[in-house]
Amino acid sequence: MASVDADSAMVSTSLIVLTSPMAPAELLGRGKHGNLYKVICDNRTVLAVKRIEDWTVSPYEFKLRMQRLDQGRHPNVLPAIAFYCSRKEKLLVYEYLQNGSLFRLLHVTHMGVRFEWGSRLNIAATIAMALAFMHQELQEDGIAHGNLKSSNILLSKNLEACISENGLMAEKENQSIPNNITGPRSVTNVTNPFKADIQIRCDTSTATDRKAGSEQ
Ligand SMILES: Nc1ncnc2c1ncn2[C@@H]1O[C@H](COP(=O)(O)OP(=O)(O)OP(=O)(O)O)[C@@H](O)[C@H]1O
Repeated sequence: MASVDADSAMVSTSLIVLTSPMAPAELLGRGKHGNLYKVICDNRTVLAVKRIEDWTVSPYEFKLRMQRLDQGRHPNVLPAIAFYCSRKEKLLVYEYLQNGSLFRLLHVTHMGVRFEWGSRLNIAATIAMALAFMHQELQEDGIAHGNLKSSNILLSKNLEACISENGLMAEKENQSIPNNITGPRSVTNVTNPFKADIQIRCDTSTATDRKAGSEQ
């Protein structure tokens, strides 16, 4: 993973391009950890760049965490390609995956094409295995995903499910899950960050989905 560390003046050309005001950027969303932009570099490389907000971790700790995350790779976990870190700014760069997310599959109709239950179960099994692997790899560091939800499960070029934004939640946030989480089946007062990953909001159980399931 390439890094640009403002303090030690390590420089990566691609990130200079990326952070320059000349690179066209489209706002994709305002998420829990900051804004996500689609950035096109050199008219061909398409990237997703997270501009992290409100994470008071030091640049040194941030860099350590990114390096640690980079060591525990799994084919169904989207790795960061690069990161930039200074006292004022933290950026994370991912490949832009153009096939959308599990959220879209579940909630946006695709010209009447149904999202079959077999495919849903395949995705659930893939994500469970990837998550179990990541938990094992990063257990000693206490790094969990911490924000697993259907918009953070993307579809790769081969339409394989891929967990994105792994490990972006600060430990403090990880350790206590508020009681007011929306959606069914949330576990409250979680003290273990790894348990927090398992309390995925079950947005697969919408009324429409239940109806579709009962038809099979
Ligand atoms: N690497 C990526 N490639 C393509 N689309 C992405 C990528 N990462 C995220 N997205 C999509 O971009 C949109 C905005 O993402 P963002 O992370 O800002 O929102 P979020 O997932 O709702 O919030 P958060 O994860 O910060 O709580 C979502 O629809 C998400 O599925």
